[in-house]
Amino acid sequence: MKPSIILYKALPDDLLHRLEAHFTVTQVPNLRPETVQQHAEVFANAVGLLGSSEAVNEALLEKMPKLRATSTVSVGYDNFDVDALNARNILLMHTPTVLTETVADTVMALVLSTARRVVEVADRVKAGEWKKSIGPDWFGTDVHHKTLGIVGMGRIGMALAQRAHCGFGIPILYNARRPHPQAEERFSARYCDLDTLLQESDFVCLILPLTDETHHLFGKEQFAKMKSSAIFINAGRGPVVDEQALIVALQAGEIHAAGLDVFEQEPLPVDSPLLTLPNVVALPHIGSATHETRFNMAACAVDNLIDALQGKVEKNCVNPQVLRK
Ligand SMILES: NC(=O)C1=CN([C@@H]2O[C@H](COP(=O)(O)OP(=O)(O)OC[C@H]3O[C@@H](n4cnc5c(N)ncnc54)[C@H](OP(=O)(O)O)[C@@H]3O)[C@@H](O)[C@H]2O)C=CC1
Ligand SMILES: O=CC(=O)O
Repeated sequence: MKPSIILYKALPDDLLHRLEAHFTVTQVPNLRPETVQQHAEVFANAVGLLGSSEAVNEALLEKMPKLRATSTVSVGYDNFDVDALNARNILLMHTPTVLTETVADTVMALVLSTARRVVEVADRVKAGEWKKSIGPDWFGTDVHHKTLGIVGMGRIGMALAQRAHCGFGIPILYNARRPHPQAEERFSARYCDLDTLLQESDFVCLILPLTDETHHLFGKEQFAKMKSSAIFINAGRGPVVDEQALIVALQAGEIHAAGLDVFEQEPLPVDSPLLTLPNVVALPHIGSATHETRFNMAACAVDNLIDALQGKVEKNCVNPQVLRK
């Protein structure tokens, strides 16, 4: 009999068949307690779990005593209680690299659309307001040769630096936990502390994971240190930013505009003040959302789960140390 796994995300047929060649697959809509209760026996016997955007925590793991590997269709893994997985020797696989370039494209789109007010003026054209040659009230600000501060110089930060520096002649400042010599060699990027980055950047781009250290890393104090002409971009995770403080900074004109792909609560509530601000471009967490990249992520997650359950964790594993225990 094939080992049993649980799938909590729809997959293209060919990827589903790839899984079914190895496992008995049970598909569920989510990992909520009522779903787990409804499929209690399958959860109790599953050795693998694949999906995205659902909490995988101690309460769930208690219902899955045979679980050996989890595979998320994402690079971020803040939905997972990694300590609880480690304590139970359960592998966590994720999908770095396959989405890097696409997410960097999205961040660049946010930079361009906020600076040049693309969404706002396009809406004005659609509303029939373009009745004569436009004046300064429709103008934006330049992107090329402005200073870009990147907070989080990992895979996506590097791909953003490449676009900005090589494509737009933009000087790069960056902050991370440690300097990245490659960014300095390839893009003349300058490592600086967060305060210096905030004070000197025309664009401040966050591409950080959500961790205990990064939660609300950006709040009132950080926005106050930015230039009043600065544009703030967040494409990492919503809770890295105190959203209420961001709203106040935008309303008070402490910063010029914001481009946001992620929010403290997703989907963004329809009554969020962010949606009333013309200088905010709000996207529905589309960083990696192209047909090609979402397929490649799903394929990577499928292969990751197959590999992990065969004990192969040369790449894409968050906690390979559990195999050595
Ligand atoms: N909007 C979207 O759709 C998407 C969002 N994401 C988000 O982007 C994040 C980054 O992805 P990726 O670039 O692949 O990840 P990486 O792990 O390659 O990069 C993370 C970067 O964040 C830095 N970092 C982590 N903690 C801190 C901290 N406390 N202070 C300063 N810097 C810190 C790391 O520093 P160091 O280099 O020093 O270790 C590293 O440079 C993901 O975790 C995910 O949350 C990812 C994909 C799509
Ligand atoms: O937010 C998306 C991810 O892959 O992480």
